[in-house]
Amino acid sequence: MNKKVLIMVAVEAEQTAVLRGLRGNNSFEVKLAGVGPVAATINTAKALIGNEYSYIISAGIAGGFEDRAEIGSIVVASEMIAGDLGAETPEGFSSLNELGFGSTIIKADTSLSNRYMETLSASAIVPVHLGPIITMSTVTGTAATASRLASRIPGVIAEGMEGFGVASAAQAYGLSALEIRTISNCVGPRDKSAWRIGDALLSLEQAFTIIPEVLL
Ligand SMILES: O=C(O)c1cccc(C(=O)CC[C@H]2O[C@@H](n3cnc4c(=O)[nH]cnc43)[C@H](O)[C@@H]2O)c1
Repeated sequence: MNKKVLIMVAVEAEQTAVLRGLRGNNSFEVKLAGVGPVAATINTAKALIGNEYSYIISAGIAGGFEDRAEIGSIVVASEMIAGDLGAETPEGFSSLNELGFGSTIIKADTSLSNRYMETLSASAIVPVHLGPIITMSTVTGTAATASRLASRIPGVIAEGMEGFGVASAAQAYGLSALEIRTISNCVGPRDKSAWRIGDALLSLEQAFTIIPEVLL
């Protein structure tokens, strides 16, 4: 029997959107990770105990970096990066990597993300972007932080709060991880009135209609 694919989302609204996209395909399980990297790591690790999965996907909505990922678009991680794990120094931010205490970067399975990108681009449903996605414990709320992150992390396209946590648990179990998100807001000044959560959830549903074709 083929193993199932585990999809971890933060909240129920994202779970509903992903399940709609999967249209009852029972080769997938969509579980709640909770919000933030710690909850995501714990809940993914719990979901893995006693179960065997072929792949793990971190899915949900995200903030898009200006001119890199527009509202409603789909973003696919080439790398899942812990964006704020490190130390502030007089010379600027030093990541855990640079400090020599471990890695803050987990590479996505490139053959899978490339296959997903090709299938999605061919179906031309919604604009799609491939690049590093950062995981933050604190949602960025100023233009200054957004601009610092964009220059510190080359090519970063989007910011979420769970991807690195889900990927860390997957890595601990020797499994490949992917991160697929849709953009609800622009990373920058906090303005909840500009959030387009409904649009992002509709795109999330569409993002998962082609997943069975790519993974099964
Ligand atoms: O109250 C706020 O200002 C606020 C700002 C951004 C996000 C929140 C949330 O509670 C949602 C967190 C939830 O959604 C994902 N997400 C969506 N946009 C972003 C973002 O710009 N930066 C980081 N995470 C974002 C995240 O993965 C969480 O699951 C509240």
